[in-house]
Amino acid sequence: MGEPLLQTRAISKSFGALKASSDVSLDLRPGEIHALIGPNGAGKSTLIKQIAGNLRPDSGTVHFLGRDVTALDTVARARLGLGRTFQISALAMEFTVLQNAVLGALGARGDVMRFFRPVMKDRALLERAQEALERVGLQDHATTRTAELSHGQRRQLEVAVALTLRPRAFLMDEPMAGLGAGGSKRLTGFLDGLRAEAPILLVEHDMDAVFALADRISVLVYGQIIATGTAADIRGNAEVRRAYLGEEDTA
Ligand SMILES: Nc1ncnc2c1ncn2[C@@H]1O[C@H](COP(=O)(O)OP(=O)(O)OP(=O)(O)O)[C@@H](O)[C@H]1O
Repeated sequence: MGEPLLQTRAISKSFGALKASSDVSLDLRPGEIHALIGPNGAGKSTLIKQIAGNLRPDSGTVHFLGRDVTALDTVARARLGLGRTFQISALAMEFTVLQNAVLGALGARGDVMRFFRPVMKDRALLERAQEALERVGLQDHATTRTAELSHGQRRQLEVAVALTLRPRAFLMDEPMAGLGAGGSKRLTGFLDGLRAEAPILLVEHDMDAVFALADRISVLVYGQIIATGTAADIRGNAEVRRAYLGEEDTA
């Protein structure tokens, strides 16, 4: 695999006495799905926020496409090509599916202050939005109000919104959450293909999906990465089993 597209170098972040990230260094390489797993409260979301630009590390740096982006905000990082889906939905529920996708595409182009109505007639934006909807299989729901979508379809729409950026790398925070078996299988298939286009840093509690998809897995416990390796490495790692996988494995 080539040079990393995305890297954190010794990131630390404390909330009062709690060290939520402790010297975290990880990277995301072209073509890979790198899963970040760990118990509740281990600091996964805190780490993703620092990579996306919502939260500033106390120390350490974030590099994207060879550039130090630590001082850049979320919008600037997104424009450079850092795509993201959220743990909590960021969709506008009263808007149609197509309108949400267009809003995403608009954010990518940077002129979010334009009036919405003319925007819906902007051919380039519409094409970009429709293309993203087709890729996730929502093209037949373009005129559906987002509130009427099933949970799984909303997850698909979130991925479509991220795709409108034509990202160079993805951050995904629990994309499988709340999906039934069918939905997570479909999304797993989609992410499997997506990695060739843009690598994915994936925070996910669904271990079946993680072990099926991830080229590499990093295990975060109390804000520290205790192991990084292939699925086989992680399954066989005694410290990981003790700290995290133990109960599931002995069941
Ligand atoms: N803004 C904040 N202020 C204070 N403490 C915080 C803040 N954000 C997170 N924390 C604490 O930092 C720790 C790490 O939280 P974080 O949400 O990153 O964990 P997580 O691994 O994503 O958990 P989960 O799997 O439950 O989503 C937790 O103890 C949490 O309570």
